[in-house]
Amino acid sequence: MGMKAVIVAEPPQPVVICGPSGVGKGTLIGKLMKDFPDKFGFSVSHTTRSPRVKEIDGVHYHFAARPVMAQEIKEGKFLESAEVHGNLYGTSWAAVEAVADAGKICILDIDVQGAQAVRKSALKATYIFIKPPAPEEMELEKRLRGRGTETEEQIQKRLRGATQELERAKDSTLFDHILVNANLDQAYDDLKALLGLGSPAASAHFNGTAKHPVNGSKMSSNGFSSSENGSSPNGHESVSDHFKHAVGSPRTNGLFLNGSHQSKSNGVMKLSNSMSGNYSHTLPILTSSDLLVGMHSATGSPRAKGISAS
Ligand SMILES: Nc1ncnc2c1ncn2[C@@H]1O[C@H](COP(=O)(O)OP(=O)(O)OP(=O)(O)O)[C@@H](O)[C@H]1O
Ligand SMILES: Nc1nc2c(ncn2[C@@H]2O[C@H](COP(=O)(O)O)[C@@H](O)[C@H]2O)c(=O)[nH]1
Repeated sequence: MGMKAVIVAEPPQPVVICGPSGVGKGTLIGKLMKDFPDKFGFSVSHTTRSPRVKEIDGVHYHFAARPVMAQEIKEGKFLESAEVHGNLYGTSWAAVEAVADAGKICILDIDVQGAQAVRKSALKATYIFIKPPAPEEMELEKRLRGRGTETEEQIQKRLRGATQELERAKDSTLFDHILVNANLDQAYDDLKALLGLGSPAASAHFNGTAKHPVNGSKMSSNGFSSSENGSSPNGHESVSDHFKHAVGSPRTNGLFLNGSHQSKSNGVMKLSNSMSGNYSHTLPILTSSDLLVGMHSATGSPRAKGISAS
């Protein structure tokens, strides 16, 4: 009898959520985490900025001293890192692996520089840019002031950064989807639709059986213009396309890298003889350091517990 590899259901790949400061990324992600705690896991970033009043170390961020984080970046513990609004921010390999190991879809809330770096990395992901409604800068300013977490100087810095981010996001090769957060409930519904949650049409979309993104939502694929008028885009690559199975050489436990996915059991990957049910091949598991030159497998970070809606 011939050998047959066991088909293992693969978790959908990570979702990178970007957008200018104050657009509502954290609010939308918080809602997603609250409503779907078993489905999504938040990638807890590191940052050198000070914690806000309700922020908890290890839950919202890993708050780090700059010299320590800079050293860890040099050591290759980060998938990406960037200077944002005067502070260091970064996604550790450990943060993403923790979510993948828990069998959840990893959500990354990172800036455009981070998204560009992840695009260039071995991690395969889906990229969503959240945009404010027009007039964009005025709306962001209103929201940032309303949030009340930044000083006047910091608000001005973030608004300058926002203008740059909105410009950079026009690079249509970077984002798979653009979503306008005008009305929060509508934007949340749109986000859920993009992620294949909710209506049967959306599920079909998620499963790759629908040809186009869900109708009626204010989102677009790979472009700004169609997101402005709220029309539904047609014919573009959708999240479901990105969530299709990946094959190829494995990198690390449960993580999708470009052209790879791996599941691990006791340190060996198993192929099964379909007739006997016995495992007849065992392959050693390769880690990030095995396959990514200059990258080291990061350890020791606490597991993401999701974030609470703020
Ligand atoms: N659709 C909306 N309409 C009005 N206010 C909103 C909307 N969405 C979010 N907000 C509010 O805007 C403020 C900023 O939201 P949030 O903190 O989620 O932004 P963010 O994109 O995560 O910002 P940052 O990148 O600075 O962390 C919050 O006070 C939030 O309640
Ligand atoms: N490149 C990265 N950007 C990150 C990361 N974590 C958060 N961010 C972005 O920073 C700004 C500011 O965030 P705030 O919490 O201080 O308001 C925002 O755009 C985030 O998306 C990261 O790990 N890498």
